[in-house]
Amino acid sequence: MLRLAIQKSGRLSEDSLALIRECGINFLSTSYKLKTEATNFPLEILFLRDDDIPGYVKDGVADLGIVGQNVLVEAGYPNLEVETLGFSKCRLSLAVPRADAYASVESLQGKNIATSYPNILGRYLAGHGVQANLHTISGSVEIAPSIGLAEAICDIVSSGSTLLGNGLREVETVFRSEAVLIAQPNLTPEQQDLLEQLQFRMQAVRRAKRSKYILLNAPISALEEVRRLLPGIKSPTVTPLAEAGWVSVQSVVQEDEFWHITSQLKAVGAEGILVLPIEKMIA
Ligand SMILES: Nc1ncnc2c1ncn2[C@@H]1O[C@H](COP(=O)(O)OP(=O)(O)OP(=O)(O)O)[C@@H](O)[C@H]1O
Ligand SMILES: O=P(O)(O)OC[C@H]1O[C@H](OP(=O)(O)OP(=O)(O)O)[C@H](O)[C@@H]1O
Ligand SMILES: [Mg+2]
Repeated sequence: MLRLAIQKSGRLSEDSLALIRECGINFLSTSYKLKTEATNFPLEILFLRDDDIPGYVKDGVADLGIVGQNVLVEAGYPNLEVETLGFSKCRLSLAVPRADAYASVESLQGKNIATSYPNILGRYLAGHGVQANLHTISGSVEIAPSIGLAEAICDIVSSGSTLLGNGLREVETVFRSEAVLIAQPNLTPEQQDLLEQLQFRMQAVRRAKRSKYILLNAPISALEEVRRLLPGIKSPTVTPLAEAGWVSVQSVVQEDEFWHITSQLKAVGAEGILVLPIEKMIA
């Protein structure tokens, strides 16, 4: 049996639950029950505050956890990370009031900075030879300059709208973060085996999300060009069409290259291009 700790409610919750379900693991979840057991995989799920997850996993109270790298590194346990998960991407940034002059990180020397991440920020500033007074607060950090608590802040930024709404300007990126799977260091061999099964499924889900299945028709004369554009996993499937001189080609394409490749496919004579989502992808 493995115990997995995930965030009870917040920015990580929905994607963590979705990932577990996409791995084919079924469980009942209700907002008032803080522990549940999967029905078709030896997994127990604990619903916790995200700040508590690294410590629980380090102590082996939970075997696995899903948490942001920002919280993991701040807690001092970066070595627990076993897999990046590709969601809850954000950055920890320094920001100052929009009207204030800012030349470089050195201009923060001796200033008051409010943050929930004193360890990550302290290391960053020390790396730049800057000494500042860090005020640790646990939330609503962006309010600090406007109430006279600090001249600058360091907090999570994603779209930047919270900074904008509070009259602040992002000046330095201190740390980049995404959700990660973490594991306690003393898993039994049986638990290690279950973790590997889980990672295998998570990787298949992630790979599938980045890829699309593509089908198209092309004149045989364009086949070499189409093969070059769509190499697929091993090579594309090519089947003849009823109409002489034409083939149907099926392959896999990376989502971020899709539009670029499609325009080249059209240029070499491809027609009737269909693109389908892939649910799982095993290499
Ligand atoms: N705006 C955002 N965009 C993307 N990811 C974010 C954003 N804000 C936070 N995150 C990520 O999600 C994690 C959880 O954020 P959330 O705001 O839910 O935390 P919290 O308020 O501390 O929750 P808890 O109540 O569990 O302590 C953060 O540590 C960070 O990794
Ligand atoms: O750059 P943005 O897209 O505006 O996102 C950044 C904000 O998101 C997070 O807060 P959240 O909304 O999760 O609220 P919280 O303070 O309750 O954690 C974070 O603490 C920032 O305040
Ligand atoms: Mg928290």
